[in-house]
Amino acid sequence: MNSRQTVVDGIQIEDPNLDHRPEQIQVDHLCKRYRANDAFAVEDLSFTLHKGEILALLGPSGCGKTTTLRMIAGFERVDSGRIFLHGRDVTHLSPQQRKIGIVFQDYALFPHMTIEQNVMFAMREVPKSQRPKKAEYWLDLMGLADLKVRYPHELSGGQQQRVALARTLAAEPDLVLLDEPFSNLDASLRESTRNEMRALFKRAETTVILVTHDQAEALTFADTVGVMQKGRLAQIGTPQHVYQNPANAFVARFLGHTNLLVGNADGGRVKTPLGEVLIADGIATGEVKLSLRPEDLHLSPAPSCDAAARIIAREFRGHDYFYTLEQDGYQYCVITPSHHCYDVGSWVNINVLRSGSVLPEAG
Ligand SMILES: Nc1ncnc2c1ncn2[C@@H]1O[C@H](COP(=O)(O)OP(=O)(O)OP(=O)(O)O)[C@@H](O)[C@H]1O
Repeated sequence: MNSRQTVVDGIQIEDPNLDHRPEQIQVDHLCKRYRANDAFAVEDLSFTLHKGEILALLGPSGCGKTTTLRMIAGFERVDSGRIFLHGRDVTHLSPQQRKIGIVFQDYALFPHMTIEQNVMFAMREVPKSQRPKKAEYWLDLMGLADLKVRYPHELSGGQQQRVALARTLAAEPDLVLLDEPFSNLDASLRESTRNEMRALFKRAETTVILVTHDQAEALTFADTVGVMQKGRLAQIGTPQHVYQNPANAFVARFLGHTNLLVGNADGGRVKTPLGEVLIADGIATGEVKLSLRPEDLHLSPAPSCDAAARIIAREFRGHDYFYTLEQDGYQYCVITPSHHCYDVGSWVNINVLRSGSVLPEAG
């Protein structure tokens, strides 16, 4: 366990209270139901973020991500629970009183204003004479200084995205909320814009909450990932921890392909259909479920079909192969480097490369 991890109800979680940076936002037992008889859109949601930390709220459609963001921004009334910014209770303050910046999916730039005017628009509290200089600072930081006299429709999607961000940061918010900000960009632009934005946020020590349903985006962009399931936070922690030690089967599956093996635990090891597997994080007894990622398994040629797995599908993905295999009625998925090539229909042995993570609950 690293210094930020703790155990609650048997679940290993990252404990933000062990982080000594000042608290920027604290969300405390937040609940929201749109109508009296509806299920909770958000239920008992709590987390703390420190200055400069980037949180990604991740989950499938309808799990409550946008509702959470809108309550934090002040656009949605909170049924119960509290939101603190810098220790100040902002739960019932208007959006204008919160000093929160938001970047929407569609950037929401003013089409009739130049890039510079768009950025200066955010500086209503800055004396007029200082605005051009400040705008230049933010545009320069975003690599947009040469484009300041253009209009939004004269920029690429990625450039518009950066203008939207410059405008948000120019208002010097205490917290930036990003609602699926990369979804309008094509795949390669999305990756580069994401990397640039992360570097900018880190340089400016900006505290950020990103909402996304894209697991790769959450894992690469954020310092902390919160996986939401039916309005609740199923797990929160570093991307590595949540990926490798999912709290339940839902989290394991939502963060990518996984093999869920049921086995019999006896202390530090579990008997599974793939042989004995060591438990990564403690001991267990009785029936348990282990999560093993496809890259945790390795294939080797089998001399015969006895006790071997058969390859039923193979997907070439450039730098690796993604195999689907069947053994004794169970299906498995395995990723191997692309120089490890086996034909569909061939027999192989599946070897477990690393210890597995026991799921604390079924999920
Ligand atoms: N204005 C509304 N009135 C009634 N129900 C709503 C309203 N907005 C959202 N909901 C419901 O609240 C739940 C959570 O919705 P929310 O938009 O927060 O989910 P989400 O995770 O952001 O989904 P998506 O990824 O599709 O945007 C859903 O069941 C949704 O139908």
